[in-house]
Amino acid sequence: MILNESTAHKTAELLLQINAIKLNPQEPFIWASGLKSPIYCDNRIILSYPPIRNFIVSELAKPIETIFGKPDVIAGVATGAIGIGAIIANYLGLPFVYVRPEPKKHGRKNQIEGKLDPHANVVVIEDLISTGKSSLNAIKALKEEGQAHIKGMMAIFSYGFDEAEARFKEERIDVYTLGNYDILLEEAYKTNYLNKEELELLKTWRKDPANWNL
Ligand SMILES: O=P(O)(O)OC[C@H]1O[C@H](OP(=O)(O)OP(=O)(O)O)[C@H](O)[C@@H]1O
Ligand SMILES: O=C(O)c1cc(=O)[nH]c(=O)[nH]1
Repeated sequence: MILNESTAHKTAELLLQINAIKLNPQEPFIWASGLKSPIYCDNRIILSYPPIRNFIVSELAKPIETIFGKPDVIAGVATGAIGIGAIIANYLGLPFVYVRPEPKKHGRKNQIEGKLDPHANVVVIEDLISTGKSSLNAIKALKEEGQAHIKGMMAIFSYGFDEAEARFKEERIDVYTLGNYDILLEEAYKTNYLNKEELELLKTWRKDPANWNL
């Protein structure tokens, strides 16, 4: 669920402004899930633009306490949400940990990096949700290895796939995002980043990404 409509439009406008939205229907991007996609939203680029980074950080950080209550710890999903998550934790004056996709193979072999006391109340930060598997993998580690209570999750952007929403619902994780796919397309078309043909292609892809371009 988006936090609010006008922030979602502003987020889309900013992502387009910094060229975080990449299109390549001819040579589709391979996503973390293995899905092939004509579009890629690279939220990591936000870190390179201080004013935009500040906007994203404050819009994600400000509602956390109202929505979830005051967390003990902010957790970022590695690697995409380490940077932004740490800045959000700093904004809120809270401790920060990050969660690797799997335990490190050497050293201390941690999956969760940083200090996480058992039974801590944690809000998870994710940069982007496609299938939701990366976020839920991190949440599983926080709950099982970290014995954390997950208060909820905030993300910059979600494609809003039904399968992701169903997964979060099943795990009873409340998720809020700044932006979403429909508003991004609206903004991209309005600002001529997309022409009519590209807009239609992206809408078609979104209906059945697994079978697109086979
Ligand atoms: O919802 P999902 O289908 O799991 O996809 C979203 C994930 O994909 C990206 O991470 P990626 O694995 O590409 O690695 P990175 O964060 O290290 O860049 C992104 O940062 C999310 O964590
Ligand atoms: O699913 C992914 O891997 C993914 C999609 C996307 O648009 N951006 C991103 O960083 N990851």
